[in-house]
Amino acid sequence: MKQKIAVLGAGSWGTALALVLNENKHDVTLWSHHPAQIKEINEEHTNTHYLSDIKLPENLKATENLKECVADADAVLFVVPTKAMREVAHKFSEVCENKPVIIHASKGLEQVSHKRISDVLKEEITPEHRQDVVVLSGPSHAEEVAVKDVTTITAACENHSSAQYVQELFSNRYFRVYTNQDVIGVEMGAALKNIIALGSGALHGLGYGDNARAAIMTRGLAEISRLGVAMGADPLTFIGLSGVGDLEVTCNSVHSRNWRTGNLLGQGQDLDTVLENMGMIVEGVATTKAAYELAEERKIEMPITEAIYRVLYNGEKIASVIEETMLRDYKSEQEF
Ligand SMILES: NC(=O)c1ccc[n+]([C@@H]2O[C@H](COP(=O)([O-])OP(=O)(O)OC[C@H]3O[C@@H](n4cnc5c(N)ncnc54)[C@H](O)[C@@H]3O)[C@@H](O)[C@H]2O)c1
Ligand SMILES: O=P(O)(O)OC[C@H](O)CO
Repeated sequence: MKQKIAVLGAGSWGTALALVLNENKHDVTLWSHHPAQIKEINEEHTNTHYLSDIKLPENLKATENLKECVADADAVLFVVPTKAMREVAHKFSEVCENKPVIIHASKGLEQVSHKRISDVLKEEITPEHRQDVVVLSGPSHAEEVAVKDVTTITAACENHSSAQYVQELFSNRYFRVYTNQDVIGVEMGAALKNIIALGSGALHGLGYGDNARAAIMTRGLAEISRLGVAMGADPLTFIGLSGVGDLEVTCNSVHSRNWRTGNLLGQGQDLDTVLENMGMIVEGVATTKAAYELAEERKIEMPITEAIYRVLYNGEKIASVIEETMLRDYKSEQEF
């Protein structure tokens, strides 16, 4: 059934997901806080900075008016960077006059509080302004979804019927959505894989080969699972789409902003310059800090996250951090 859907965030991923929803014949409106971008979407039918070479359908509209965008919406999709999530959710709760299903497709942990995004949304949007919160996450580069490459992804919610609602909204011949009830595992896998992608890119930038990439991905997955399980996740989630699937797509692709950032750091560029030139969100940088602090707090061993934290936040040299990580106390692979 045709649904009215507001997409809050008109960056790469918001626009690509709006295209999927538009393809599925839903009534979709993008919300952005950039007037020039709104004009470009509405008049030129492009969003060049975020999705170059993509022609948008003429019926895909953008607006700066949040109240108008969410009025009568059946579902509202939040897809702004994690650092903007609380602010946008708060703005939404001030103008919302109905009770839509809330979906989010962002990947990160809130700074300082270390909260998952669905918890931030639940705190800011009281139950009289929403139905369930559903997480949409998995191996999915916006650039590939926008050209209708085959993609699989997960809709996670404790309430299976809300996950099924989101599955039906998005699924089509090139975009296949699975359901999952492990919200913690899906959100933790999504947030933490960006840290490992930074590391995978850095190894590539330094000239390391396939063995090193396999090492960081495999041992990265071990520490993602360790922290995830300590937070209450089902360990099996990490061998699914939001675990190994998203790790693979982010650690091996030039589309990944996290991988590209790591690669340039490995080549010797400084972080501020890399982030400025990227012009899009690189979630792994902030997530590294949140995950490092969370692991310290909970006494979870995360040597790769710690190594990347020391490079990003203490200015240590990548090569010496790698050597130290390799030479730390030997252990069994079966230790969890
Ligand atoms: N790009 C992808 O392929 C992809 C895929 C899956 C998930 N994600 C996740 O989706 C989230 C968004 O990523 P993206 O790629 O669309 O980022 P992006 O940098 O391409 O776009 C972010 C958008 O959010 C807007 N924004 C930023 N702060 C805002 C604020 N305070 N209020 C309103 N709008 C604000 C920006 O103007 C921009 O339009 C991230 O958490 C990312 O990890 C991205
Ligand atoms: O470009 P990245 O590194 O933010 O990764 C995009 C998606 O999360 C891949 O699934």
